Amino acid sequence: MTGELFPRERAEPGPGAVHVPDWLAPARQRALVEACRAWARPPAGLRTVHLPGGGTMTARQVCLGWHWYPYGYARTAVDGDGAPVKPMPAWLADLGRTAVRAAFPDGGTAAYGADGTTAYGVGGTAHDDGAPVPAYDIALINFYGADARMGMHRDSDEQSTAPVVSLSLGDTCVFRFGTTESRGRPYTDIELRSGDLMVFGGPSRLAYHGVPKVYADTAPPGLGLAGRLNITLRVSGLGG
Ligand SMILES: O=C(O)CCC(=O)C(=O)O
Ligand SMILES: [Fe+2]
Repeated sequence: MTGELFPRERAEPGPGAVHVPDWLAPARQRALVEACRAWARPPAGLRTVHLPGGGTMTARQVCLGWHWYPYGYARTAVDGDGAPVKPMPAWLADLGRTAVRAAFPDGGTAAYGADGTTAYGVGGTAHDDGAPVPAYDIALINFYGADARMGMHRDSDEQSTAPVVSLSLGDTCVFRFGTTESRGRPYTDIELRSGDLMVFGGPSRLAYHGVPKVYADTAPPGLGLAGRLNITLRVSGLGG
């Protein structure tokens, strides 16, 4: 965002949880929005998610790599049109790895699996410097209109303990980051703006989080997006 009096600071709302403001350059944001538009098209496109309790999620969603449904993963849109899930592009998996490195420049235990044993989780490949890096094989793309929200939840349907990578595009939102213990307080409210990166791994991998508020009409004018898009990258640990 322009006109900022002070640059927004990187923040750590929990151990192993990092907010990196303005991580994506405007051109990269535009390219991601375009990619999301293509992914949203059928087959296996944007859908409304119905919860087992009878409710519906107000953010609509499309998946890449593995299709998430409440509460598991499939290779087809089992709660949508039944079509095969779109593939996870290698460049998007790479962006996930790059994001983890940006969030944890020194590596360290915060970047490692919550169990402290598998660096970045299973499926990683050794990088140039020998550090294992995660193989991101899931993308969830959430679209939020002005009244959409996401309740407090944990990302717990994966077998891997690799960090979750979350990219924000479009309207600003309040991202609520809590503890692994409960949906309630204590929590930290963070403003996520277009281009921001949020990564949570290590002891915070299973922390409760949610989106209580989206601020309408706050997207950067040049982005060409009304509403908010969130791209969440995860490592399934489910194997081929
Ligand atoms: O929209 C966001 O920032 C969070 C999305 C999320 O938590 C999820 O998809 O599991
Ligand atoms: Fe989540």
